[in-house]
Amino acid sequence: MHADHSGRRVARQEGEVARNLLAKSRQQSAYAGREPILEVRDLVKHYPLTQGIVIKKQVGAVKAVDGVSFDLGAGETLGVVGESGCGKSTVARLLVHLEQPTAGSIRYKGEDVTKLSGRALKAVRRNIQMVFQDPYTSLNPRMTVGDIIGEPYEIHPEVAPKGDRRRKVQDLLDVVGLNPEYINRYPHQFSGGQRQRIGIARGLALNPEIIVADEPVSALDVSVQAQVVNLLDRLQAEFNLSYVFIAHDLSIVRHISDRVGVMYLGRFIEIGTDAEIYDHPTHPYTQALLSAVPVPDPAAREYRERIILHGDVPSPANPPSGCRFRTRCWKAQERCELEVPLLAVPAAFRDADSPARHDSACHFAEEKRVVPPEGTLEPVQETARGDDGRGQDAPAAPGAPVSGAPAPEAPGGPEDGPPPASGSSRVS
Ligand SMILES: Nc1ncnc2c1ncn2[C@@H]1O[C@H](COP(=O)(O)OP(=O)(O)OP(=O)(O)O)[C@@H](O)[C@H]1O
Repeated sequence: MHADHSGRRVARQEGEVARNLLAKSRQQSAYAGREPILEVRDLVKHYPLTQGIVIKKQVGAVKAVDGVSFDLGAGETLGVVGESGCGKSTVARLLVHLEQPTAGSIRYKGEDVTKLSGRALKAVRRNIQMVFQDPYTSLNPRMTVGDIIGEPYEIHPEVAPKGDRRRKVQDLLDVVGLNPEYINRYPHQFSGGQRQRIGIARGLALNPEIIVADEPVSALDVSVQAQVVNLLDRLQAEFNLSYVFIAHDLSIVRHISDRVGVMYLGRFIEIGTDAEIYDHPTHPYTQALLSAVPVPDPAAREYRERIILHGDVPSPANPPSGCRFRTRCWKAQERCELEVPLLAVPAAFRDADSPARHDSACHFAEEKRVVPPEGTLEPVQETARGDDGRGQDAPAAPGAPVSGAPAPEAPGGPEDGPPPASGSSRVS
């Protein structure tokens, strides 16, 4: 009887938490002022681990993504951060349907993409495009820029009839800040930043509504990172794009994102607006990540508390029971081993009117500010610009400060705008 009661109580609490979670995610989408364009629920991707050469036997699974849920509003940017191997790229590949999930749903404008096939799937895939990390390997060196950018039209000829394609590709080159006359050049004739612009132009070719950008600036020099980030910012405003922006660099993610999700071992462990996550983190893992952000200004260092995490990230083939972070967490108690913490507003903050009131999967969530407040640091200036002012990613000017933060393009360049906050930090 007693067990029955407590079981019902737990079920009621879980129902309440789930409602809370839904209300919160709606509120977060409302933050972007729009209905969600993408609703991801309980997304799972397990890669089987097999033994044997002739007869393969499954002996386990790499739980690359293990229950990821989020909404993406129209015109909104969701940043995704986390250590190497936590499942960010797998989420990206699932979103653009390069891989089929083991379980879960991805609803695009209400329709579950994972259940679609044939023409219906093709139509949806057109609207969710990807920009890849490495502009050196993601562009075919034997194809001209015109062929690379125009390739998607072979699969979707309805977007650009054959006679119209050259003009469309030239328009796209212009939109991303490259000279339309470069249409017959090959990728090796461009710098890294310019190649990433080509990758972005290809991503835009089919007029998508959502761009999944997997580490789009990680392979670039810091001196050109901000130019590409500012280009993405401008394109978002121009075409009302929604972004899922995956990056190691916490300061770049903050600059571009409306909301930020922090991943650990295949799950989101904290999600909220950029101010909630950076200025009011409540999960110990987020606090540890943020505490590693370098603070160049000695005066601002007093705001920062270094949290050193001990031990390695456990294997995703055999994640810890309960809270996956508990093996490296200084707050871990028995409860953390026994009970999986839900990603929801922690009980301590449910009634609070505070930015700490956001989703955090920790039994002992506590607000802790670990980085200096935005604006206390001087943005690093850099004056590099190209020879023709059309997105030519020039090397940094001699003596220009390039350490730490990505630098903005010189005024008057194609992507003027504020630089990402200084204090670049890689999380892996
Ligand atoms: N095709 C695959 N088969 C087996 N395991 C895989 C496969 N792809 C990814 N994994 C594993 O899934 C886990 C998550 O990988 P993923 O590339 O998504 O992480 P990530 O956070 O993007 O890391 P990084 O930042 O280094 O790219 C890793 O342990 C990885 O080894």
